[in-house]
Amino acid sequence: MGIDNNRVDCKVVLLGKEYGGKTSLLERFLHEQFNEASPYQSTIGAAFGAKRVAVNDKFVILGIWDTAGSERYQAMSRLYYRDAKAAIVCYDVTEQTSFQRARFWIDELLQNEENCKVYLAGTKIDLVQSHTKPRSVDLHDVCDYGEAIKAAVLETSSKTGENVNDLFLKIAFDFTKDPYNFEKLEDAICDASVVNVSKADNNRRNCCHR
Ligand SMILES: Nc1nc2c(ncn2[C@@H]2O[C@H](COP(=O)(O)OP(=O)(O)OP(=O)(O)O)[C@@H](O)[C@H]2O)c(=O)[nH]1
Repeated sequence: MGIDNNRVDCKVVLLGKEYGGKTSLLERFLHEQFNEASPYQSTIGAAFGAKRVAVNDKFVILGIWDTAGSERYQAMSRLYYRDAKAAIVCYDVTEQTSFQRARFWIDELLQNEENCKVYLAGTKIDLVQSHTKPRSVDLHDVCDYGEAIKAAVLETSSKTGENVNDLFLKIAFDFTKDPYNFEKLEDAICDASVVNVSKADNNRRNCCHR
C-alpha cells in the first residue's frame, strides 16, 4: 500500500470482549474481506494495521491497534489505548455481556484518556438481519448511552461490510476537524488503496452520530 508505518497521523485502538468481532472489523476495513470459513482464532497480544484515508484534499493515516479481547490479556490491552486519538469499542449486537464489557472499557477510557474520542461499534448486525440470531442489545439504549458519553454509535457487519468504511471514515473526518491535528497533516499522493470519505458517506443506517 505504500504506507510508511513510522508515520501515523491518528492512533486508533479496538477494544471489546473476546469473540466480539474486532479482528474481523479491521480485516474488512483494511482488505475488504471476511473469512467466514476459517476457524475463529483469538488475538494474542495485539495486532497492527494502517490505512490511508482521504478527507477532502488531505490524507489521514489511521494506525489501528487490534487488542486481544480475552480478559487474560486485559493488562496488555491497556497499554494500547495510551495516547490513542480514537477508540472503537466493539460489542456483539447478539450478546448482551459484550455490551457490559464495552462499558467497562469506556469507563477506563473516560478515566484515563481524556483526548481519546470513543466510537461504539455494534458488530455482526447481519446475524440479526438474516434472523440467524436474535438481537440482544437494543440500538436505542446504546444511542442513549452514546449521547450521554458523546460517542457515535454504528451497527456494523464485517460480513456484508455495512457501516464499516463509514466508521473508520468518520474517525478520520473527526480527526481533521481538530485544527491542531489538521495542521500537522501533510499532503500525500493518491493511490488505489485510499478510501474517500465522500464516496462512503451515502446510505448510512443503523447508527446515531455525535
Ligand atoms: N456473521 C458475522 N460473524 C462475524 C462478524 N464479525 C465477526 N464474526 C465472527 O465472530 C467470531 C469472532 O470474530 P473476531 O473478529 O475474531 O473477534 P475478536 O473480537 O477479534 O476476538 P478476540 O481476538 O478474541 O478478541 C469469528 O468467528 C468471526 O467470523 C460479522 O460481522 N458477522
